[in-house]
Amino acid sequence: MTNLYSPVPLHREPGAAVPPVRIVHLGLGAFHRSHQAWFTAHATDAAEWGIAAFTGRSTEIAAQLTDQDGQYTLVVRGPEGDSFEVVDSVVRAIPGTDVAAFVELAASEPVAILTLTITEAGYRLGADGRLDLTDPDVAADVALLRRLFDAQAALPGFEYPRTALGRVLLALEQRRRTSTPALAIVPCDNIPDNGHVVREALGALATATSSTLAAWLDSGISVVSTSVDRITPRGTPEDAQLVLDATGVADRAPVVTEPFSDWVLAGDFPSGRPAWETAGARFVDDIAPWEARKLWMLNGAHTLLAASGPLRGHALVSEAIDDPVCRDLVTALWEEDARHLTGVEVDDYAADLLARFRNPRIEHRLAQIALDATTKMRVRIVPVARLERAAGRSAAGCAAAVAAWILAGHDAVETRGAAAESRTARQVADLDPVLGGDAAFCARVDAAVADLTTKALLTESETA
Ligand SMILES: NC(=O)c1ccc[n+]([C@@H]2O[C@H](COP(=O)([O-])OP(=O)(O)OC[C@H]3O[C@@H](n4cnc5c(N)ncnc54)[C@H](O)[C@@H]3O)[C@@H](O)[C@H]2O)c1
Ligand SMILES: O=P(O)(O)OC[C@@H](O)[C@@H](O)[C@H](O)[C@H](O)CO
Repeated sequence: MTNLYSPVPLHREPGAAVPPVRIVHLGLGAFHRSHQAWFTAHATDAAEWGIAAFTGRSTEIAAQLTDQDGQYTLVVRGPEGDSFEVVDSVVRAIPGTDVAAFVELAASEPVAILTLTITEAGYRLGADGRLDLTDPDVAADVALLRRLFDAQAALPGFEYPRTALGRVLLALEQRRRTSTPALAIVPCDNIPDNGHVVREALGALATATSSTLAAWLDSGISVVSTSVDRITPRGTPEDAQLVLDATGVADRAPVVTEPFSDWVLAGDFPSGRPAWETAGARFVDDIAPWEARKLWMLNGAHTLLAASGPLRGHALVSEAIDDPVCRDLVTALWEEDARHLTGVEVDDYAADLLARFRNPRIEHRLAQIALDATTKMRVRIVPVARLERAAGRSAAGCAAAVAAWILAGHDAVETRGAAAESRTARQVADLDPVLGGDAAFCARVDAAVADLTTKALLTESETA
């Protein structure tokens, strides 16, 4: 219904019960609001679980949501049309720069869960998947936290940690000092083995700063592994007008997402959790097959499309997947992925993925997905290529993905892999030394580079 003359402001009803803050979130972006906040709002015990969500640094989204009592409209965009719902599980929205508020809330006794969507880069991991202690911001945090912890200073002090995990460690030290019950930390970024990786990274940071805190982590936290899924592109300036036109509600911070959603979790929640399973989440003993299927097939295909799509003149996922050249690259990759996925269904998953990628009403920009491509290739394509080669097969699908990555200009061949022989071998070694030393695989990549170059040139002549 259109109501341009008297838009309805988005507020909670006066006197309405507001769920108590029992979850703190770091990384208040679009995905948190389409996924974890949505699952929490849809759980049968939603009334008991409010979220205090912190941005990384931005003050704008925190101010917009605060004006709306934390509420926002989720636009669920199917191929045929949109549906609209107001999500009300976020009860406080706070700028990440307010580290004092973060420590106070994250260390408070009612808070049982800390969720994170800080992007892959936000964890500051090195190429080996461990915390990069040589990263200047991590090193600065180590120095600061050591000073604060050594002096048993009041937390937080005048200076704040720069990194997300530095801030988390500050809150954990406060929980330790106040003997607050154990906290479940739930990373929700697309990182393989995210629970284990985050537990190791926090352990490394604690070891570098306070042996007492490092020892306490064993009993003070549980880190849960997750596989998270809901395609949520960056919002556009038109979204607010769309919501106003369709619902009559003046919402400055709506989020657009796809109908599909999935959340698989493995690990303990020592101080309780929402009944997320009543909203469709799945709790499993072994996250590995679920995570591999999602990261290799969905995110691997996205990484491949982000490299190959622009070569063929495409800007969106939906355009690229409708191009037979790009689609064949994706299906060849999926065939190789499928051979190494056991314990999870693959054929229906692939068919659903194709339909999700083809949703023409979701404007998922390849440029948004293309960031940090080298790191993503290492965890989404390289493991399958290695498994295929170890099984004596060509890994042609993975080789074509590597070729697209090379043609998209992501390699750093001048600075790495100098020992390898040919230019292609050096480029592949830049991605993975084992594959770089595999002459047959590199020959496959060479052939795929030639093939894709021809097809890219074809696109140029077609569009000239
Ligand atoms: N958008 C999706 O479809 C989707 C789906 C699955 C998983 N994810 C994961 O969620 C992440 C965020 O996606 P999004 O769509 O919300 O992106 P976004 O750009 O909307 O938000 C990113 C959020 O992360 C915060 N952030 C970034 N770097 C940080 C840092 N160093 N410390 C603290 N906070 C930091 C930002 O401030 C912002 O709040 C992705 O990187 C991905 O790992 C996203
Ligand atoms: O930056 P990435 O590659 O980890 O993620 C970009 C998209 O592929 C990703 O956000 C997907 O939309 C998401 O993982 C779907 O659940």
